Amino acid sequence: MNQSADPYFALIAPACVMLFGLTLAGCWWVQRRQPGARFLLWLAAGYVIPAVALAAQSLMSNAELASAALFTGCLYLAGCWAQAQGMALRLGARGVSMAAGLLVAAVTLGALYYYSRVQEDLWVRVQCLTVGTALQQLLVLGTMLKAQPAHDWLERWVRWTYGVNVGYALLRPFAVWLLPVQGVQELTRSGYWLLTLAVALLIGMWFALGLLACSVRDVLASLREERNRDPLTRLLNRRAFLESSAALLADQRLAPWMLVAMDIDHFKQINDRWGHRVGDHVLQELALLLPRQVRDRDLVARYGGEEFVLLLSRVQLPEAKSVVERIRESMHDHDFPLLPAGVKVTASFGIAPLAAATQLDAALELADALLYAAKRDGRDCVRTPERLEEPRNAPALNGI
Ligand SMILES: Nc1nc2c(ncn2[C@@H]2O[C@H](COP(=O)(O)OP(=O)(O)OP(=O)(O)O)[C@@H](O)[C@H]2O)c(=O)[nH]1
Repeated sequence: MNQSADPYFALIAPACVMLFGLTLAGCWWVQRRQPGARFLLWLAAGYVIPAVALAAQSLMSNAELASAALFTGCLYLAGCWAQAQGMALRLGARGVSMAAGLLVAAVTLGALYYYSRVQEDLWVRVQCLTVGTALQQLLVLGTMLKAQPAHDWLERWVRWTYGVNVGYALLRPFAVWLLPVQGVQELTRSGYWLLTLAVALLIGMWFALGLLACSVRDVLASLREERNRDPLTRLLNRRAFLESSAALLADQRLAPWMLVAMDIDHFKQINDRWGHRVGDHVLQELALLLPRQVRDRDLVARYGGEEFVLLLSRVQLPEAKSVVERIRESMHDHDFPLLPAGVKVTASFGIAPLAAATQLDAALELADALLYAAKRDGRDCVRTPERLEEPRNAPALNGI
């Protein structure tokens, strides 16, 4: 309410609320291609829309507040519904009930109409609007109760603050009712009233801060993910493989390690014969198949076009060889849905041992050399430094 001597001073609070909203909108813009980022837009609307109403009200006289009550009421109710919708989407639900939101809005706007046009009473209007907006926010309660437990303290912070925000909005009318003041003029000038208002704003800001912290964390995580993952297969890319292997190779408890280089045989023929889309599909199928054949801590990466590398921890050469044989056999057994029945995709492998991070480059070179030895020896086979595998002549591409 505009009780300030300087009306522009009263714009500080709406400006802060607007800033939070715009920052959330900025977070949405950065993450807009990520699935499920839409909740940020709803939460941004949950701040921007009420900020407009708060700014308008901050500059109005009591008479103007009455004539604009329905308009500002609509903005607050829509903003709080948007906040509940954003929270619901954030928790993985499909959203909150539009019908329930409209019902709460209709009842609240009806009361606002009555107490602004029929029997003018600013005091009752404020209380009705506070309860109406709290009820809008409460629409997400069911989703919150059913949601998975929060996985970190930031998530807990956001959920708890949202709950406190709604709880306080429901309690505030009762707290204000207990005031021993007569008339709205006296009330809105009292320190107690300003305190209840300031606490509401602080809780709202606290919640927004938690949301922003979560959003920044999510943006950083998705940027890291984008930087580290091959977009087609979602496996680690070459850069992430080198970074992750440096971390893994620093832990001597995981020694010894085996580096496996793998290259699909005659992949060009797959592209040439059935098109790039089928070639991509083969790469994606292999990206699902490979991690299933190794342990969780082992690394699997797409190193180049049709070349993959694996870093196996705590294995000796014979065990590594049986893991790779298992991969080779699983490829034989695998039916690629987009390839004609009976067409098999094979690959050639080179395995190089390594005992420390400093040997990574040399191991990559050795594994690559062994892989090309396997190609020369007829493909669809595994080569190790001891040449455990005898040469054999595999067909160009089984079934073609
Ligand atoms: N579909 C698809 N093809 C790719 C991708 N990256 C690389 N390729 C293709 O992979 C093929 C690799 O061909 P080559 O290097 O001749 O190897 P190859 O046909 O597998 O033959 P060998 O390795 O000797 O068995 C090329 O035709 C590339 O265009 C990709 O992301 N998707």
